[in-house]
Amino acid sequence: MPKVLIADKMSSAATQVFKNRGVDVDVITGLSKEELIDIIGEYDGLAVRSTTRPDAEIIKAAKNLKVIGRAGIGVDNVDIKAATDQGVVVMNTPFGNAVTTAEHAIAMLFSAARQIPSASTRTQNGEWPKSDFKGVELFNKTLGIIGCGNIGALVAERALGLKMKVIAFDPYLTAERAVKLGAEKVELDALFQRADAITLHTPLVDSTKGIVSRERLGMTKKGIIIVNCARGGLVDEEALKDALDAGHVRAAALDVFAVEPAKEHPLFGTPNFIATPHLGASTLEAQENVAVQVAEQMADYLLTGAVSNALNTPSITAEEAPRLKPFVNLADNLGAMTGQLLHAPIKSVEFTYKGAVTQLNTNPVTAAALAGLLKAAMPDVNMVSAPVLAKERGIEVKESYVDEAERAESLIRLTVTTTERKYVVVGTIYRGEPRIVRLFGVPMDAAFSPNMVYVRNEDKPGFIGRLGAVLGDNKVNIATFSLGRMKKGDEAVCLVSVDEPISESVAQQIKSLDAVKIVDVVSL
Ligand SMILES: NC(=O)C1=CN([C@@H]2O[C@H](COP(=O)(O)OP(=O)(O)OC[C@H]3O[C@@H](n4cnc5c(N)ncnc54)[C@H](O)[C@@H]3O)[C@@H](O)[C@H]2O)C=CC1
Ligand SMILES: O=C(O)C(=O)COP(=O)(O)O
Repeated sequence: MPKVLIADKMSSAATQVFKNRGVDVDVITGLSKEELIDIIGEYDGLAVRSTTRPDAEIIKAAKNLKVIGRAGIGVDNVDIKAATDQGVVVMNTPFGNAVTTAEHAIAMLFSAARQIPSASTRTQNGEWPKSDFKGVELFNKTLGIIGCGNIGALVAERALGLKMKVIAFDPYLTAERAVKLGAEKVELDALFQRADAITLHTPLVDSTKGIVSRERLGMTKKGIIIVNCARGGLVDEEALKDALDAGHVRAAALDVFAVEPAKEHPLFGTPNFIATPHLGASTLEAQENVAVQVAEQMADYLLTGAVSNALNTPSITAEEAPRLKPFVNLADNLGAMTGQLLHAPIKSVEFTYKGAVTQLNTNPVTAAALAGLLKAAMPDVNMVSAPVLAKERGIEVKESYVDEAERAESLIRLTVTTTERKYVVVGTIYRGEPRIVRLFGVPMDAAFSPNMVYVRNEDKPGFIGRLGAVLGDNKVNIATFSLGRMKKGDEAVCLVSVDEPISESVAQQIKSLDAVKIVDVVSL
């Protein structure tokens, strides 16, 4: 039974889902990094929010970990590269808390416009400070939205409902989508110049770090309101403090901070400054949504191999997962065998799918074949990391499809081009088992086995006997022997499955036989 650790405070609905699905679950929150490192080795899954930060060290210690589930949107607390390198799938719940966070942004906007938190505190202190507060209306004002994805779009809808004008900056927002949202798409500087209030809804990446900079704050109208419910680090906090102190910024409301938890901060106590402790996603509804969703997704992956909302690997539906399994297995074997038969760096790989397999989602099959192929040179590669590593190394990867008839026999053809030559290998599934049907252009019919030796030789009488004798003399038992050639007297290939690994000395003895051209030992 797979075992999952819930390491951050999460709705108990997550625990219930895991239990109902037959996944063993521990809930241990508030662990230090060292404590997490000590226990993470026992778990197949780790469920977190934003407090736990699974970094490279934690992931390295997580020897059995297969999936990290983020009950929420932002995954900047997870070292995705370290997870990818180790084959750990990272998934989030991209929609479950979006409405709640948009509502928090609107709440912050109103709070800032009317200074509700400080008015409340002072009223309850017995001051009745009626004459100290004069807010501004949001009606007819221009709201500048930076980042118009899920949450930004929900904020736009709500702001339009408040009869605000909405302008948006997002490099990936199309003009059509902006029109549909009722927002005007503008450039970043124009947004800073025209807005009466600015709200941020981007991830924290290089292009957004410090996007509310001192210089851009200087472009804004006097009396601007700044709201950030996205990520700390988007706003230059020092510049914001100066602009608030100078009375240029009317009010600012931050839910997120560059360093969290923010227990002390230069902005704290600044007049017209409002802070909430990263509460954007904290409603009953959102927490129930993300907890159920993350637990379902993690259980699906651990129990069936289905992948949804993963950030580092292609999606596989629950219905596809069992149908894909034999092809993933075939692809892995084909790739791993071929990778051990190459003698030069790979330039490009083409995966050609034929027959019924073309009806499936071939992305995971390609990823598995690629991982197998790269394993000879990169032993730690896996299905998750293979596409990234291939790209980093400039290996061109192509997929193509032929004879897409559902009833046609499924074949997977790998065409690998190295700096020296081109290799073609074809495999199929026969009675549920993966088989090789063509090896470097030569037709054959062979099963995969953990220990194999590949020999290419001149097609001469007596060769097979001599090869058998070398193996026999070295007490290597032959399991199966597959032969093939293009035509009589041409080059022949044989793929021999043996019961024990072939040592270097046996490989050398085979190499020294008359007529042998190439000998490669393959282990799967
Ligand atoms: N305070 C909280 O508790 C919560 C915060 N969040 C945060 O809110 C943020 C937005 O979440 P979603 O809307 O779901 O993400 P999303 O991915 O749907 O939208 C982000 C948008 O930012 C845009 N973007 C990327 N680079 C940009 C740039 N340089 N300038 C302008 N726009 C840029 C993207 O094109 C995209 O449309 C994330 O950082 C997420 O972590 C999400 C939920 C709760
Ligand atoms: O979903 C997100 O991106 C959030 O920032 C919510 O964070 P949390 O789960 O409340 O720690």
